[in-house]
Amino acid sequence: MSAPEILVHPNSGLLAAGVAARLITRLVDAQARRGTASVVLTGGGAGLAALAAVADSPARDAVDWGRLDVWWGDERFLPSGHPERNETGAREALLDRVPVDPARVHVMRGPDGPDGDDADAAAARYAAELAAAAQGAPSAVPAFDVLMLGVGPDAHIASLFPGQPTLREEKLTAVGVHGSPKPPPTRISLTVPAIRAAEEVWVIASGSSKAEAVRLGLADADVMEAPVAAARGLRSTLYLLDRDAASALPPGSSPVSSG
Ligand SMILES: O=C(O)[C@H](O)[C@@H](O)[C@H](O)[C@H](O)COP(=O)(O)O
Repeated sequence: MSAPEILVHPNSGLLAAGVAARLITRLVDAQARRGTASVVLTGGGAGLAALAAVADSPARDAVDWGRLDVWWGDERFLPSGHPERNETGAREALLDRVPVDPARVHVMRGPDGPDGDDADAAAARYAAELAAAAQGAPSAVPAFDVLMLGVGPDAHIASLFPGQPTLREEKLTAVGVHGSPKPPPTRISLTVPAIRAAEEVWVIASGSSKAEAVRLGLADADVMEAPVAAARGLRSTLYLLDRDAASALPPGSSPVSSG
C-alpha cells in the first residue's frame, strides 16, 4: 500500500481544475499504455466539481472517451434519473457532455432495476459485473486506474460510515448499505478491499468542515472511527485538498502546495 501524498490548492475552484487536469493526464497515459482506462467516480460536491472541470477543459478531447470504463464507488439507492443519485450528478457534470460508450458506464442499479427494492441483490449484481471485468484478478475487481473519493465531515468515504459493519467486509466487493446516517438511508457501496485494489486512490476534499476527517485519514486513525483511513491505493494515494480542508494536517505532514 502506498503512503499518502498531500497536494494543497489555494481554493475549491483551483482544486477542481487541478483534479481535472490530473485526471485527464492519467486517463490519457493509461490509454497510451493499454488502449483503455478506468475510473471510479464519487458523489459529493468536490468530486462533481472536478468532473465539471474536466468537461470544461479543452484538454478533455485528448481522452478517448469511448475507451473508458466508468464505475462508481457508491450510489444512493434511488431510481434512475433521480436528482439525488450520484449517477445523475456525474451525467450532468461530465458523462452527458463527452462521447462515452454507454456499455462501459457501469451504474449501480436502483429500486427501478432488475432487483427491485433489494439493495443487497443490486450490490451483488454490481459485484458480479466487477468480477466479470476483473479478468481473473484475485481482488475480483478491475485494476482501476483512478478511484476518486469524497470524504464526509464524519470521515466516511463512498457509503462506508463510521461504526458500520460494512467496514469489516473482507470478501464482498460491493455491499448494500442500510441505515446510512447521511440520507438517503439505503445505498450501495464498494467495500474497503475493492477500494484498496485500485492503482491510484484520490481523496478529494474542500472546506474546513473536512479538515478533521483529513487529519484522521492521514494519521492512520482506526478505520471503524474514520473510514477515510482505509483509503489507500496500490501504487499511489493522493489527498487533493483546498487550503481549508488542509488546515489541520497532522504534525510531520509534507504537503505540496500549488498556486
Ligand atoms: O453519496 C455520497 O454522499 C457520496 O459519495 C459521499 O461519500 C460524498 O462523497 C461525501 O459525503 C462528500 O460529499 P460532499 O463533497 O458533498 O461533502
